[in-house]
Amino acid sequence: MLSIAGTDPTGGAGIQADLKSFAAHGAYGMAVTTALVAQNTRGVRSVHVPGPAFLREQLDAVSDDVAIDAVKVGMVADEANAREIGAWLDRVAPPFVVVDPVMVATSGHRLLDGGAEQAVRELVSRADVVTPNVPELAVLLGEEEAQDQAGVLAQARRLATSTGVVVLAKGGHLAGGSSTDVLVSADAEVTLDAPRVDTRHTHGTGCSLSAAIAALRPQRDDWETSARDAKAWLTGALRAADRLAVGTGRGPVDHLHALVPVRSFTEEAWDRIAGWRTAIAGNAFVVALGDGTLPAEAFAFYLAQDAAYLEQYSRVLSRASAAAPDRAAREFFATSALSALGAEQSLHRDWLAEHAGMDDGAVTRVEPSPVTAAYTDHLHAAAAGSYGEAVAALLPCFWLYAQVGDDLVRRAGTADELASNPYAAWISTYGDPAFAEATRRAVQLVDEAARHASPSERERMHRAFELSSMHEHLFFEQGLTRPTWPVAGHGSGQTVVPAPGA
Ligand SMILES: Nc1ncnc2c1ncn2[C@@H]1O[C@H](COP(=O)(O)OP(=O)(O)O)[C@@H](O)[C@H]1O
Ligand SMILES: Cc1ncc(COP(=O)(O)O)c(N)n1
Repeated sequence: MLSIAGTDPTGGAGIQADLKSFAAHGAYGMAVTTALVAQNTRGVRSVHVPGPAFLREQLDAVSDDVAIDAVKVGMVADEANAREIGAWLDRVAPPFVVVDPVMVATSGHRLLDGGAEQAVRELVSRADVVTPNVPELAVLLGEEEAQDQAGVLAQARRLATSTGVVVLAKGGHLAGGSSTDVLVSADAEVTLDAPRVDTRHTHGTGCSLSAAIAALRPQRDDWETSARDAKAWLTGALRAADRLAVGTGRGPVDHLHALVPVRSFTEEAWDRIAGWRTAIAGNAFVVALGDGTLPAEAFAFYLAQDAAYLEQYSRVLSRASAAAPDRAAREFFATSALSALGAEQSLHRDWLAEHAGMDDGAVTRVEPSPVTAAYTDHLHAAAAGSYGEAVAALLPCFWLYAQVGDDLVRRAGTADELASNPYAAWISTYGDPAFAEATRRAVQLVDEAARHASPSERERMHRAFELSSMHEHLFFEQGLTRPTWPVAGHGSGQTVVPAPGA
C-alpha cells in the first residue's frame, strides 16, 4: 500500500495515521510525503511543501522498485503537487486508487492552497473512489454545503454521475445519533450506518478511513465490502480512542485497538481481584454467616466494627461527592454517604442493642480495631489523591457486599430457609435489588472517572481498588480473630467490643 499525503508528527492524521491503518489491515505500508505539517491535536501551526520535483523523486523511487497494490492520496497541499501526482498515476496506473480530497483540517486550518480546488477535481477524476466529507463534497461540486442526509445523498449522486467515480460521502459532520456515510456509484447506492461514538477524539478519522478502504480493496471483492469493513473497524477505533490519552486537544483514534481488546476499567479491576473474591467466598466468617452457624460474639464484633467503619466510609463518600465532576455523581455519592450513616447503621444498632446489650452510645464509642483502622486510613488516603482514586477505593465496599449478599441469598435457598437464619436481616440488606442497583451505578461512575484518567492515574485507581478488596477480606475475617491493639507494658490486648450480654 502507498500513502501519498502530508504528515502529522503527533501520529493521529496524515501519513502516520495511514501507515497504522494499513498495518491494522494486515497490509505493508509505504509513504510519500507531499507536505510536512507542524501540527498536533490542537491544530496546524505551519506547512512546508518540499515541492513537485522532490515529490516526483519520492514517487518514482517507490514505483521503480516496489509493486504497488493500492494507493491512497490524502493532503496534496497545492496545485503543482496535485498535477505531479496526477501525472504519476497516469504513468504507473496502480490497480486501486482512493482519493481523500483533504482541504480543511477538523481544526479549521486550510490544508490545500486557495485556488487548487480545480487540480483536486482533476485528481478525483483519476481515482476509483473519492471520500469527501460534507464541506469537501460541496467544494468539489461548487455548491453550498448539504445540511442533512438527503442533501448529502443528492450531492454524492451528482458527483458520482459527473465524474464516473465511486463516491463515499462521509456524514461525520452532520448531527444525530448515528454517523452515516453513503457509497454512491453510477449503478448502486449503499448506506453505511454506524452509531455515533461519544468521543471528542476524531482527529484523523477521514485519513484513517480512506487508508483502510485502500488497504482492504485488494483483499475484498468490491468497494462496498471494503468500505463496510473499513467503517466497522473505524467505529471500533473511535470507541477505543479515549483510552489513548494523546494530547490535550482532539486526539487520535486507536488504529490498533484490535490488538488490545477494549475493556472497561471495572471489568479489568474485577478480574484483577479474582483472588480476593475467591478468598471472601471461602472466608470462614462469610460461610458461617451464610449457614447461620456464626457465633453471636463473632457477629457482634464484626457489626460493631462495621458501624465504626461506616462512620468513616460515609465521610469519604462525602469527599467523593464534593470532588465529583457532575451533578449526577455528586448526588449519588451524597445519597450514599447519607445511607451509610442512616439506613445501614440502623441494622447495626438494632442488632447490637438486642443481642449484645449495646445502646447507641456504646456503639458510638467502639474503638476501631487495627484492621478497621487500616481500611479506613486507606480510604482517606485515596480520597486525598484524585476523585478517580477515591471512587475506585470506595467501590469494593459496594461491589463485594452486593456479591456476598447475592451469594448468601442464593445459598440460603427459599425465602423461608433464609428467614430461619439468625443473620437473615443482614443478608437481605446486601442481597437486595436496590443495593445491586446502587452498585451498578457506582460501577458506572468509576468507569466514567477512569475514562478521563491518565494511564498513571488509572493504575493508581487499580491499586486503590485492589487494596480495598484486600481490606474487605480482612474485615470479614476479623469477626473470628477479633484483633486488638497491643497495650504498651502489658503485652496483652485491649478488647474493642464487649462480649455479648456484657
Ligand atoms: N463520533 C463519531 N462516531 C462514529 N463515526 C464517526 C464519528 N465521527 C466521524 N465518524 C466517521 O468517521 C469517518 C470520517 O468522517 P468525517 O468526520 O465526516 O470526515 P473527515 O474526518 O474527513 O472530516 C466517517 O466514516 C464518519 O461517519
Ligand atoms: C497531514 C494531514 N492530512 C489530513 C488531515 C485531516 O485530518 P482530519 O481527518 O482530522 O480532518 C490532517 N489534519 N493532516
